[in-house]
Amino acid sequence: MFLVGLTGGIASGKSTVTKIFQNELRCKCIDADIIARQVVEPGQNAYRKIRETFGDSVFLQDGQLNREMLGQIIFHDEGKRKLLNGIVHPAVQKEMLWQILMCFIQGYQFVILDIPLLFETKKLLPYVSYTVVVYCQEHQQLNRLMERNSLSADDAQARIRSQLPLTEKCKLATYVIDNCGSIEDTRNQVKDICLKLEASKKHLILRVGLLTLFALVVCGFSFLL
Ligand SMILES: Nc1ncnc2c1ncn2[C@@H]1O[C@H](COP(=O)(O)OP(=O)(O)OP(=O)(O)O)[C@@H](O)[C@H]1O
Repeated sequence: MFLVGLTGGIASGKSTVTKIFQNELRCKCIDADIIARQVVEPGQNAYRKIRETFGDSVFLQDGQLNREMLGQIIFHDEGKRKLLNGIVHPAVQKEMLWQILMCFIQGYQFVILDIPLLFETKKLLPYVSYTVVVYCQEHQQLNRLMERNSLSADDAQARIRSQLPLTEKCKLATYVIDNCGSIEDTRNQVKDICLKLEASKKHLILRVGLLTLFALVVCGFSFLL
């Protein structure tokens, strides 16, 4: 099995692309955002640490995390953003590794990891064989973000600027999906990339490596007996 890192900028279209990979092309996808929401549910370790670090004011009366308020705090304060990332990222990575292991056991050829900050944190970069960046122009990103999250231009800009510029991410990518046009345009690009991934033989490297290791262990045992 090999891993594919899918990334982009905020509201550049990662979820839209992931849905095409997952629902239409039946590829296995793991979404870091969904895991990030699960690890801050009441009762989880990260939830407790956020309450200890940021206080009760970032929680709603029903005990759920007040994402809007926390978002306002961290997108304007780099120190606090780092604090929050230091709590949430390790929990997300642990859960992600567990899900990847399950996919490996189930025999998938490849798994797509939707990781918004793949190039910023670099933690999972050494483990992905290919990277896919979902790109759109900055004015489209701004408009889509303002519309989807009902944000002012200033707030949307602050969120976009907190990430590495999309043009920089494109330079680092194996494949770039240009999401400036219609969803149909994007769908066709996703299909092309899916065919390329299916044609890749990278999954064989790990399989051959594991088989060799297994053969060596068996030979070693027979030698000892
Ligand atoms: N090609 C497109 N044309 C028009 N609207 C689009 C297109 N692609 C995505 N959108 C819209 O832009 C918004 C952002 O898209 P999406 O949620 O897929 O981005 P994202 O990168 O996953 O966002 P986030 O970083 O916040 O998770 C959504 O409202 C989506 O419907």
